[in-house]
Amino acid sequence: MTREAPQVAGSGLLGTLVELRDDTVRAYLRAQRDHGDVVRFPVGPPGLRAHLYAVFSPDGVQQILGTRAAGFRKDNSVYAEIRASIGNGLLTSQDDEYLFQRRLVQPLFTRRRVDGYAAAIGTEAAATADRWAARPDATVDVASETAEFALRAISRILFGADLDETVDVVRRCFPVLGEHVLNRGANPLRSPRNWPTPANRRAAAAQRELYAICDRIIAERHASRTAPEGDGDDMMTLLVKARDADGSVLDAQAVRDQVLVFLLAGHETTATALAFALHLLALHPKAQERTHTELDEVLGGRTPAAGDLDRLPYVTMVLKEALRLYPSVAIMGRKAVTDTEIGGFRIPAGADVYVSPYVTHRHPAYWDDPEAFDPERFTPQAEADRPRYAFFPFGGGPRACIGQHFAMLEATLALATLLQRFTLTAVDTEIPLELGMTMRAAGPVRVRLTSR
Ligand code: HEM
Repeated sequence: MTREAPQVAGSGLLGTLVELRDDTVRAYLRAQRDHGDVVRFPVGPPGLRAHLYAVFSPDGVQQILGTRAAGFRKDNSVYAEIRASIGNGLLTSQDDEYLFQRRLVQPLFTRRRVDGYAAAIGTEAAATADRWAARPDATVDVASETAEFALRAISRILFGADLDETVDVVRRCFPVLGEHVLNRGANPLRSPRNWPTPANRRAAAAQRELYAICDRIIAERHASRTAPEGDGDDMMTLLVKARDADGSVLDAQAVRDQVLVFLLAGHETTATALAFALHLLALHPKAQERTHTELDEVLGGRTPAAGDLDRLPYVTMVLKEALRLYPSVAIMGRKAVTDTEIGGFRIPAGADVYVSPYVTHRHPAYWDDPEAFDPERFTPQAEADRPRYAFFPFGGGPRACIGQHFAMLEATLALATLLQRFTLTAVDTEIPLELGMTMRAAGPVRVRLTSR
């Protein structure tokens, strides 16, 4: 029998709007603890009130992202704002347009191709380590350091020789667009985008600057499209040369849409995972010692390469545990296409439905002592004993992250390079979080360095 999902109590005036706006993941955690795995949040004033649904059980998540994905679309207001800000690339497109894009983009993310990006990642990881070694006070903020590293790494891979110029533009323009997407996506009373409000004008200027630099580089790559594909091609060139079976290609705007999606989806997410892995190792000397031992035994002081990934199982376990506790994509939203049910609870057509790695990764039915850092949770045996969707930092089903191997390679190479050279001690122990486009540290995450 299908029942109404339990409703989270809110104020008569705005429902749970304020709680969700102030700290979404805390509100979700409380709701799971008090009401169970499918809950309903009343949002907005009476008369305009909507109900958001959140689903926390691995089985429910599997249905929404995986087995019944066609019934849960990327149709909510945040996706609409992302489309308006940076175009309709792989993260937001749907239906035939999505399938076409995915066919053309997938070859850029095969294991072989991604392993080919290792040299660019290694260059930036080594530069980061050198910068750290020159720090006079031997203390670094790993949040800002990893953000810089990940932005430079993805930009080097995307833009090749045009790296420095693009990094500067992205560093200035992306935060403006991100903030605009969030403010508008969460505001049901937003004004039209073409009204000349200060926020709209700032965002439009940032978009123009970002589009202009991408369009210029794309035009240059188009001019050299006839050159045979080489292993040294940057990702922009690969996108320009990509061809479907019937010969169709991505036009200039579609290439720009993908490039901007890779920047959006690919740098803050990886930076946060890496920052928290470093922070957690700094807090847990035994786990750090084990990481050092593995690195010394496997690498013996040489530069890590793509082929080392499978030989560094403990580093992988540490990264997964960091992604469990601090999943950079803390919530994902969909819209229910038809009246349906999850876990015996009714979900009406048109409802916004959310899943949250942050909450499911702490679900007491699947994780003992969920707040404790313990990489042993990710031995092959322990992983096999859990339902597939108890851990889903990269989403799942047909819209799973295309950059998963890319991100794990990047984080592993960086972690290995940095830990080969330094021992870390935590300076900041409690790290407040903020939920922007991704979940990240709200302030610095300082770590003291000792050279090894
Ligand atoms: C630790 C790092 C990363 C995390 C935690 C992460 C997480 C995710 C998640 C959860 C999704 C699914 C979103 C949804 O279903 O609503 C996703 C999709 C996506 N990610 Fe990642 N991601 C990471 C790194 C990357 C990188 C490095 C790239 C590219 C260079 C990338 C590109 C994408 C793209 C294009 C999609 C959309 C895929 C599709 O719908 O076909 N991500 N990511």
